[in-house]
Amino acid sequence: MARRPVTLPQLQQKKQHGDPITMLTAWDYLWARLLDAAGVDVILVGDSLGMVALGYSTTLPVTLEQMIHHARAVRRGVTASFVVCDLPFLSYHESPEQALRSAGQLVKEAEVQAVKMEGASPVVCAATQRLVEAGIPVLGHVGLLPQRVHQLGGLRQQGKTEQAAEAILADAIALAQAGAFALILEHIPSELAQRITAKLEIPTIGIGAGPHCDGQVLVTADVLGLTPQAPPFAPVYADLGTQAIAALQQYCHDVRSRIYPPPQP
Ligand SMILES: Nc1nc(=O)c2c([nH]1)NC[C@@H]1CN(c3ccc(C(=O)N[C@@H](CCC(=O)O)C(=O)O)cc3)CN21
Ligand SMILES: CC(C)C(=O)C(=O)O
Ligand SMILES: [Mg+2]
Repeated sequence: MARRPVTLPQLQQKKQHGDPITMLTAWDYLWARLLDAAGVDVILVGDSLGMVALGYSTTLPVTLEQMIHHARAVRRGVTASFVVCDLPFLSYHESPEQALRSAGQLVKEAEVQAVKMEGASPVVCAATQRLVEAGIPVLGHVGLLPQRVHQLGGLRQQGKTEQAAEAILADAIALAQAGAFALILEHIPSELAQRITAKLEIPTIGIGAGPHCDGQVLVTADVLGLTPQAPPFAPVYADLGTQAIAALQQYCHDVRSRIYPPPQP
């Protein structure tokens, strides 16, 4: 039977019911269809597609136009999952108005249901408020912020000192107050994720943030063994990379030895 579309209130109720939210990334029609068929609650068109699908070494080169192109493809493959799209680097940092224009393009042209911005700087909090005012749900994101990789000097775990942990907790509270409907907690100690999750009424969705979050997100290509440099916290549920290479080698062998194609009937 066809799954009913997942709605934002349903996602938020999952926290009250102690029912974990499932979230994975997709970057095109093919992967969106697979995730939707698997019953994933939320599909994130993450700017990690810059690294996973486009081969950049960071998420920084990804443009709003590229995100729109990928989000449109994802949307065509989804029947029930809730679709969220990352706003890419510098598409929301200038002002709340710029954020509204960028998010508005994603909602109008790609029909995504919500957008995500990294961090809780004054402009991001103001942008969150502005978008929510306009009716665009915002997913916040604290902890490791890959769009700040050069400032951070790498993609290491954040919030390890008490001072750094307090700052991330304050960021989380600020985004909740600004109206974010949920928060991504990326690569932070599990005790900190537990504190944030207990403190907030909105759901937390962890990636490398331990078991106490209200949901979990991972990059699909990592989970399926398709990425050369997956983060240390990503489990491999199936080694599809190895299987795909073996199948493709078999095809090449069959063509070269004239096993494929067989004679026509
Ligand atoms: N394929 C993929 N999976 C992801 O989960 C992911 C992306 N790409 N791109 C965007 C961000 C970046 N993420 C990452 C990527 C690598 C590490 C990682 O390897 N961390 C190491 C240290 C690396 C360093 O020092 O620079 C660690 O031990 O924490 C962590 C998070 C999570 N996100
Ligand atoms: C890792 C997740 C949260 C993300 O932002 C992305 O895939 O871009
Ligand atoms: Mg991202």
